[in-house]
Formats: sequence, structure tokens, C-alpha cells
Amino acid sequence: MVALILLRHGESLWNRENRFTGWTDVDLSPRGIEEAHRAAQLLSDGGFTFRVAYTSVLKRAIRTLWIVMDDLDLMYVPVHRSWRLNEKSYGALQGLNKQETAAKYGAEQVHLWRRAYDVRPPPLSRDDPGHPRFDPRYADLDPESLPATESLHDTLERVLPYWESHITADLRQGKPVLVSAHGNSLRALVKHLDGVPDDEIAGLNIPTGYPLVYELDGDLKAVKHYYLGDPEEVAAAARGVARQAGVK
Ligand SMILES: O=C(O)[C@@H](CO)OP(=O)(O)O
Repeated sequence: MVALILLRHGESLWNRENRFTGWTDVDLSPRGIEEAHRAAQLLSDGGFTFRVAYTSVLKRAIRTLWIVMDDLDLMYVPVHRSWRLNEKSYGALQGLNKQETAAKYGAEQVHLWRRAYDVRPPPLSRDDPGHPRFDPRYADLDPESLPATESLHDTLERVLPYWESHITADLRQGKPVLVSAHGNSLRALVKHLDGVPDDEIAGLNIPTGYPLVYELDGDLKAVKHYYLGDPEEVAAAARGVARQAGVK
């Protein structure tokens, strides 16, 4: 049995302001920093460790990882960063307030943009300064392959090759792995690991800062999974994520 620990970054400044974030590189809020420390404490209390870490190229996930590694005295552990673990691109919604967007377009439409498997938010225009083709961190990638928006399906399609080519290689060697990433890149991974049907994945919300442990067998099949932390607190935090676009 080998452990895969999935960790959604702590609360970001835009989570706090309830804005769509996607590929925008927003840092942790003070509360998010506390949540990262809490995640480290939960791992330590549960006797969990990791020998390799994976993260995105976005600072909210990277900083969460740094805090966890520092608190657990694991700063020597190899870290691999990839754009493939980035949050789902929210396209032209990035920066907009979720409740205001729901008031304008309807809660049902916003729910589809946030959670449906195959629905893409409106795209960023090619000339939008927020388009990833202008961002130097993606300079080595073909600009045509960079997303202007993504559905969860699109997100899964770019997460999965990285899972298969990199993360599973470490797990197969019996190395426990921590993945510090994002609400939707982790939903994509969970969909894959648990074989969640397309029409059921909309009901899944991942809260910030609670480690989600997968115990995998020799074939990397998920034998069981569970959050670390008080189950009622974790469930309440997940419900809070689901309600972010409720119309006031
Ligand atoms: O805005 C985003 O990038 C994500 C995560 O914060 O939001 P949502 O939970 O609406 O998918």
C-alpha cells in the first residue's frame, strides 16, 4: 500500500474575495497560510510523510507546499512543478465575483461553469493581457496549446498525462507522494482515481487546506480515501465551497 496525499492550497486572496481565479497567480491570504500550517499539523498528527512532492506553477499551491515541507522538516524532498496541475482555466470569468456573476447570468449557469464536466466558461480573448501566452512561465510551451478556458474534462485531459508519466512512476516505486494543487485539478484527479461518472462529478467540492489521503494498492487502485481533520469541519468547509456562487 502506498499513500497519495492530495492537498488543495489554503485560502487565497481571491477565495477570500469570492472571485474566480483559474490561472491567475494569486497568493495565499493570512487565513490560507494558517490553513497550510494546519494541514502540516494534521499530517504530522496522523503520522504521514512523503518522499516526493508535486505542485502547479501557481504560487498559492507552491506556498502551501513550502509551508507544509518546512513545518514537517521535509525541505529536502524533491519538488516537481507543472502547469498541468494548474487550476482549471476560468477564461473570461477570472477576476469576477462569483455571487455577482450568478446574479447576472443565473445561479444555474454559474453552477454549470463551475462544476459541470463538459461546460467551458466564456474564453479569454487571444489579446487579453491575462491570456497565458503572454506569461513568461509558459514560454517553453506552444502558445496554441495554452487554454483560453477549460471545462473539467479539458482539465482532466491535461492532468492525466502528467499523472501517468510522472506521479505514478514514484508511487510504483513505493514512494508516498504529496500533490499540492487546486480545487478543480484535484477534482479531475479524484474523478479518475474513483471512477466518478461524468454526471456525478458536479456534486464534488474540495475544501482548502485539508489533506485528502488515498491508499493505493500495487496496481495503484484506490483502496480507500479519507480527509484528515474533523469530519464535520471538513464537510462544512466543502459545503461552503459549493455555496460560493449562491445568489444573495
Ligand atoms: O476560482 C477558482 O479558480 C476555483 C477555485 O477557487 O473556484 P471554483 O471553486 O468556483 O471552481
